[in-house]
Amino acid sequence: MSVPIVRTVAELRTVVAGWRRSGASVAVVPTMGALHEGHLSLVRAALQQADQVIVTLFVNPKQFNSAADLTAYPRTENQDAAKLVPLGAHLLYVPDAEEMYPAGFATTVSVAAIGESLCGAFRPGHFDGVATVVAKLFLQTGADFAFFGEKDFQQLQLVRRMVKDLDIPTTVVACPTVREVDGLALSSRNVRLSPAERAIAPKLASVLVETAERLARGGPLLATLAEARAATLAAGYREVEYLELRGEADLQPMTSVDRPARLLVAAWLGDTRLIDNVTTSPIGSTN
Ligand SMILES: Nc1ncnc2c1ncn2[C@@H]1O[C@H](COP(=O)(O)OP(=O)(O)OP(=O)(O)O)[C@@H](O)[C@H]1O
Ligand SMILES: CC(C)(CO)[C@@H](O)C(=O)[O-]
Ligand code: BAL
Repeated sequence: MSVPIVRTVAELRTVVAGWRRSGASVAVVPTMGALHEGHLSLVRAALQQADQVIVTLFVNPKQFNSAADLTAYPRTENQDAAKLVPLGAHLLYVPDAEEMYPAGFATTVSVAAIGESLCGAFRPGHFDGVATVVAKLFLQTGADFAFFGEKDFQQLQLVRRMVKDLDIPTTVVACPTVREVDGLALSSRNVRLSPAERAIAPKLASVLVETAERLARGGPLLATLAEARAATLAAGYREVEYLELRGEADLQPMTSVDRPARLLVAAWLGDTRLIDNVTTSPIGSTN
């Protein structure tokens, strides 16, 4: 058994048109491949929701702000296709860069505010690349539903904003972050960690969880965040790009924990940049 693969917009549209003729609903799960349990959880959720599920695999050059990062990104199409078979995904869409960005391609989708801070500030152009390719994937597939992981929380909120602003008729569905037993968020980039780095890596998640608990108990915001940064560095992380509390929906800065918020972090462990986030409860709430 294998999952059918299409590589062009024309082939994709033909398959989707056939599904539509029989009245089927369609979901898309955008990925850059190197599939792990995080991605597979999105595919399972999509299969619960829609009749037909398209997984996309495209390592999008426009969202990489570092040539070295793009070169090092894992490419494992055959293994990815094999992982989708037992799940029952219906189609794997694997365009190449020329198909996605033919000669003369000149359009950029840019989401202000949400796309400019946090990861956007440290990866110039990254979210323009994400928004542009996600808009294209939504238009190419015509999907009713699209599944994204909370691990990339800023990306999720950026896509939600874009869909709203551009009246794209695709419902964005968020899925919780899948973690290793020690708490490390699954990520394709985890394979780059040395054994020593892998042992340190889960500290990022545990610092976030402890910090969220302290803030929910009324800990002072700035001092608590400063201590969380210090704890991350003390664990062996080389640099903390940001560790911030932001409003859950708009990702705007918060001065106190008075509404639902996210604690978000990006930090370098050796040469690997890891991101993570957890939700925080307003002070005085019980969960
Ligand atoms: N641990 C996870 N739990 C849930 N969803 C995840 C997880 N990791 C990635 N995803 C989601 O899978 C989709 C595709 O992500 P992507 O292919 O970039 O994988 P990745 O593991 O995040 O890779 P990298 O971290 O190296 O960018 C995104 O919606 C992303 O949020
Ligand atoms: C959404 C996405 C597939 C767009 O290239 C990518 O940013 C990712 O894998 O999270
Ligand atoms: N998971 C987000 C894609 C990226 O890091 O480029």
